[in-house]
Amino acid sequence: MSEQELKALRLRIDSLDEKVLELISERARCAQEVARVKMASLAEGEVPVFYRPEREAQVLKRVMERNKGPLGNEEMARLFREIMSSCLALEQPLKVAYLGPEGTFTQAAAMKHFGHAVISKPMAAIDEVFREVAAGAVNFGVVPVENSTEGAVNHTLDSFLEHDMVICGEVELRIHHHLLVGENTKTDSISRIYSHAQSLAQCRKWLDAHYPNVERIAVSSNAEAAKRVKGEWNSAAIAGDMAAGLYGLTRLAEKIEDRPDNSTRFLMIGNQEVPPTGDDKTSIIVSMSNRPGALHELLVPFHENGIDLTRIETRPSRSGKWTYVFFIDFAGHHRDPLVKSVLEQISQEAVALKVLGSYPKAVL
Ligand SMILES: O=C(O)C(=O)C[C@]1(C(=O)O)C=C[C@@H](O)C=C1
Repeated sequence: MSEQELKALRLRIDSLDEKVLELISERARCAQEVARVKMASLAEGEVPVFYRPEREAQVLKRVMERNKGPLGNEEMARLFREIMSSCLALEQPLKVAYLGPEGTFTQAAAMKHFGHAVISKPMAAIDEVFREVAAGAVNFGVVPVENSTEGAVNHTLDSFLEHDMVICGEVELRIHHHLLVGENTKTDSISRIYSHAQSLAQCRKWLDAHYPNVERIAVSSNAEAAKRVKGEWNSAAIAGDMAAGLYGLTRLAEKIEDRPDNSTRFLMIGNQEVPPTGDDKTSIIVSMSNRPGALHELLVPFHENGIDLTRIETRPSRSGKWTYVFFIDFAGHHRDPLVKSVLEQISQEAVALKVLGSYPKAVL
C-alpha cells in the first residue's frame, strides 16, 4: 500500500469519526431528554427509575439483528453496551457492588452487563453484596451463581434465603484461568498455589498433572490470590486476565482450566421489577413438604404447560433437619398468563413459593 493510499484512508476515517462523534452526542442528548420525561411523569412521592434492563436488552438485540459486519454481532453489541452505559450515566450514574476485590471475574461480569460508566464497589463476600443492596447503599449487586464445571455457588443461593432481593439480570462469562507469578518467581521455586476454592477445583486435573506436590491454598477470591503472590517469590496464583493485568503478574501457563467451555453465570440483584421483553427467564424458590412424590408434583405443571426448565438446585432449608428448598429457573416471565397459572398450581402444593424475579435472558 502506498503512502498516498494510507493517507487517503485515514482522512476518510477522520471524517467518519466526526460523524460517529456527532451521532453519539445526539444520542446522549436524547437520553438526557428521556431522563427529563421520566422525571416529569412521576407521581407524587414516586422515585424515578432511569435504568431499564428490558429496554437495554431490546437495544442490544436490535443492534445484533441489524449488524451486517464486518464487525461480529457480539463485538458490535459490546460497543453499543458502552455507549448506553455512558448515556445512562448522564441520566443517573449507577452504583454497583460486586464480589471483589478488584480484578475478580465478578467485576468483569459487572462491566459486561452494565458497561464501564458505573460507580463500582468491591465487597469482601457474597453476603456483603446482598447487604449493600438491601441497605440501599448501591443500586445493584453482582454475584456468581453457577459454574459449568463446578455447579452451584452455594453462598449465593443461601443468601437469597436470608434477603429479600429481586433478580433483574443475568450474564455469562467464559472463564479462562492462568498460572500467574511475580517477576522474581521461577517455575521450580513454586511451593504454594493460591486461588479461590472453585478455581482450584476447575483446574484440578491440570494441577495434578503439573504440580502434584505443591500445596494448594484456598483464599477468598482469585484476585486476592493474585494480590498475595505479587510480593512472594515462591508462590503462584490461579486467576484471570483482569487480575493478571491489575497486579502486573506474568503468565507461566495460560488457559489451564480442565474444561475448555468453563463458564460462570452471574446474577444482577436489586429491588427493581423488570417488565417482560418476550425472551425472559424467571427464578423461584420453592419449599415442599417432606413427603414422597413432592418433587414430582412440583415439576409436573412445568412439563404439562411446556415450560422449559433451565435449572434446578436443592439446598437445605435451614428451618429444619433434612428439609430442602428448590431453586428453579425457567423460560418465561411471571406476568405471562401461562407462567402465572403454573405458579398458582405450584403454590397450592408448596409450603412456600417466592418469585426471585423475571429478567431478560443474557444478550451478550
Ligand atoms: O430508554 C430509556 O429508558 C433510556 O433511559 C435510554 C437508555 C439508552 O441509552 O438507550 C439508557 C438507559 C436505560 O437503561 C435504557 C436505555
